[in-house]
Amino acid sequence: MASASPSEAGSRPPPPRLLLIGAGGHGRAVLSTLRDAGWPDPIGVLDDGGASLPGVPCLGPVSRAASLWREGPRAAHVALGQNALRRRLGEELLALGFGLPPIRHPSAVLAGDAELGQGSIAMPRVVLGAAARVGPHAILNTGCIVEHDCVLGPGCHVAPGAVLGGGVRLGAGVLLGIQCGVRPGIAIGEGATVGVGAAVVADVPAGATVAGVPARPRPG
Ligand SMILES: CC(=O)SCCNC(=O)CCNC(=O)[C@H](O)C(C)(C)COP(=O)(O)OP(=O)(O)OC[C@H]1O[C@@H](n2cnc3c(N)ncnc32)[C@H](O)[C@@H]1OP(=O)(O)O
Repeated sequence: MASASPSEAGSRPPPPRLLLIGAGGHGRAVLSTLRDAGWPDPIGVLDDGGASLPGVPCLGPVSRAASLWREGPRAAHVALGQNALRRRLGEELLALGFGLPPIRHPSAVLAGDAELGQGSIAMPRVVLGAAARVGPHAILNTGCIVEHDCVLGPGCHVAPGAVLGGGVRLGAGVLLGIQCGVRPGIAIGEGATVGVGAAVVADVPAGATVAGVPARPRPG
C-alpha cells in the first residue's frame, strides 16, 4: 500500500467542489463518501426529477450541465446506479470539458499500483488489490474486494460485498450483484449481470444474466 508523506500530502491541490448528477439513493451514498473523505460539499446536484440532496441544492435537470460548465464548476461526478446511463453521461461531461476525479472513501484500501479510473468511486471498506485496473465510471460499492490483476471495463458496478478473485476481467457495464463471488481468472462479457449471492465458476458471455451456486444462465 502506498501512502503519501506529509509533505506530498501538503502539496496536493484541495479536492474541487463537484457538480453531482443524480439525487437518488446512490447520490446520497456518494455524498456521504465525499463528506467522510473531507471533500467540500458539491456545488449542487442535477436531477431530472428535481430532487436535492441533504445540504446540496438541485440546480435543475441534467441538460443544464453545459450552461453550468460555462458558469464555473469544472469537476463533476455521475452518481447514478444504472451502468449504461452513468457511463453515457460521464462521457458527455468529459466531452463538455468537466474533470471527473476518482473518489475514494478513507476506509478504502487501494494498492499503490492499482488504478481507479476517472469518474469512478471506491465506497467504504473497498479493497483494490495489486495491479488491479478499474476503468472509468465504475462503482466499487461498500466492502467489495477486487483482487490483484483484475481488469474492469468502463461503467461496471461491483455491488456491496462482492469478491473478485485475482485476474478476473469484466467487460463494459457489467453488474456484479451483492455478495457474489467470482473465481480467479474468469472473464465476464460486456453488459452481463451476475445475481445476488452467485458463485461464478465459468466465463459469462456478453449480455447474459447468471445466478445461483454455481451460477447458471437465466432467461432475459
Ligand atoms: C447498494 C445497492 O443496493 S447495490 C445493488 C446491486 N444490485 C444487485 O445486487 C441486484 C442483482 N440482481 C439480481 O440478483 C436479480 O435478482 C437477477 C438479475 C438475478 C434476476 O432479476 P429478475 O430477472 O428481476 O428476477 P426475478 O426477481 O423476477 O426472479 C426470477 C426467479 O429467479 C430467482 N432469483 C432471482 N434472483 C436470484 C438470485 N440472485 N439467485 C438465485 N435465484 C434468483 C427468483 O427467486 C425467481 O425464481 P422463481 O421463478 O422460481 O420464483
